[in-house]
Amino acid sequence: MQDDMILETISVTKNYFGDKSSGVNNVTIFIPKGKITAIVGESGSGKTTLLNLLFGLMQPDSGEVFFKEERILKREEKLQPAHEAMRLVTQNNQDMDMNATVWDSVRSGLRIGEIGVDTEGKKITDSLHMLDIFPLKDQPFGKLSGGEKQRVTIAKALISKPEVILLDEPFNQVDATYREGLQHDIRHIVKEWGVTIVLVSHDPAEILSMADELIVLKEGEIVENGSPEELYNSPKLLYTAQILASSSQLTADEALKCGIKSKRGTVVVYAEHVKIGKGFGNKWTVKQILFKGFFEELIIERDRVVLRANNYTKGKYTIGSKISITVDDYFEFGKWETPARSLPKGL
Ligand SMILES: Nc1ncnc2c1ncn2[C@@H]1O[C@H](COP(=O)(O)OP(=O)(O)OP(=O)(O)O)[C@@H](O)[C@H]1O
Repeated sequence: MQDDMILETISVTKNYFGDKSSGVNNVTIFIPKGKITAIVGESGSGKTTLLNLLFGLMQPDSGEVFFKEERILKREEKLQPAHEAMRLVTQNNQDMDMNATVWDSVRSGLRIGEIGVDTEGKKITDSLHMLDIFPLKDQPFGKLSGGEKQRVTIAKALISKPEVILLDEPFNQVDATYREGLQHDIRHIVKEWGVTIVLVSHDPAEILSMADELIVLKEGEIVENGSPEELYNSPKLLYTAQILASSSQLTADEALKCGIKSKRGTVVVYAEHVKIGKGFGNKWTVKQILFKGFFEELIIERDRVVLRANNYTKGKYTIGSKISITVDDYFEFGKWETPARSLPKGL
C-alpha cells in the first residue's frame, strides 16, 4: 500500500443473489489519507454495499479490504484495530437514542477509556462547536430536524477522533440552506484534524465542490475515477456525464437542431452550456420550469427534441414562452445509453 493511502479494496466482490445482478463486482479502489473521497453512482449501483465492506459490516464473497495494510474482517468475527479507527454514519439513525439529549448523544461516541475523565466535557463541547450545534445541547435527539440530526451523528462520530469517517448520504436530509455550511464544516474538520472522509452520494452535483476524489460506480463496478474537475470537464463515459450534471442526451439528428454536427453519434449537453436568448428565430418552446434555488432549469422543446437549459433570469419565461438558444459546449460519445435511473425526470 502506498504511504498516502489509508483504505484499499482488492478485487472485492459481494453479491446478494449469487450472480452479478446486485452488490459490487471486482472492485479495486484506493482511498487517499486525509482527503474526501466520494463514491457516486445511480441508485442501486452498489455505493452502500461498498461502504459497508470498507467498514467491515459485511464480508466480501471474494477479494480483500485493507486498512493501513491490515486485512479487515467482518466486525463480529474479530475486533480489529481498524474498527476502532473508523466510524460509520448511516442514514437511518438506528443506533441513536431518540430521548437522549444532544449532549449525551455526542458523549456516547466516546471510547470507553475517554468517559468520565476530566477532558470529557471539553471534547463534547469542541465537537458540538465544530458542527455548530452547541445551542442544541439540551434538546432531545428525536425532536431535531433531519439536518440537525445529521450534524449530531457526525459530531458523535468525530468526538473520538477516528482516522476515517464513512458517511452514507450525509446531505440527504439537509436542505440546501444548511448543506453548504455542513460541507464547509466537514472540509474544515478534514483540514484541522487530518481525518479521512469517504462519503456516498446519489446526487454528485451536491458534492462536486467538496470532494477531492470521485469514484463512479455503475451496476456494481467502478467505471471511472478522478478529481471532480477532471470528471466533470472531460467525462470519458456518457454515464459519468449524466451522473455529474443535469444534462440532455441527443442523437446526431437531434444534435443538428441544436447546431451541433456530431461525428460519433451521441451528444450530451449540460444544462449550463445552453445559452438562452442568444440564437435566432425563437424556435424553442418552454415546456417545464424547475425551481433550482437562485436559478431555474427550463425544459425546452423544438420538433420533439428536448433540452435542459439553465436560466439565471428567474421569472422571465413562462410555460409556452418561445425562446432562442445556442449551445456553447458539449460532449460526444459513440454509444447510446439508457439515462441513469437517478436522473431527474424530464418530460
Ligand atoms: N441486503 C440486501 N439484500 C439483497 N439485495 C441487496 C441488499 N442490499 C443491497 N442489495 C441490492 O444490491 C444492489 C446495490 O445496493 P446498494 O444499496 O449498495 O446500492 P446504492 O448505490 O447504495 O443504492 P441507493 O443509492 O439507492 O442507496 C441493489 O440492487 C440492491 O437492491
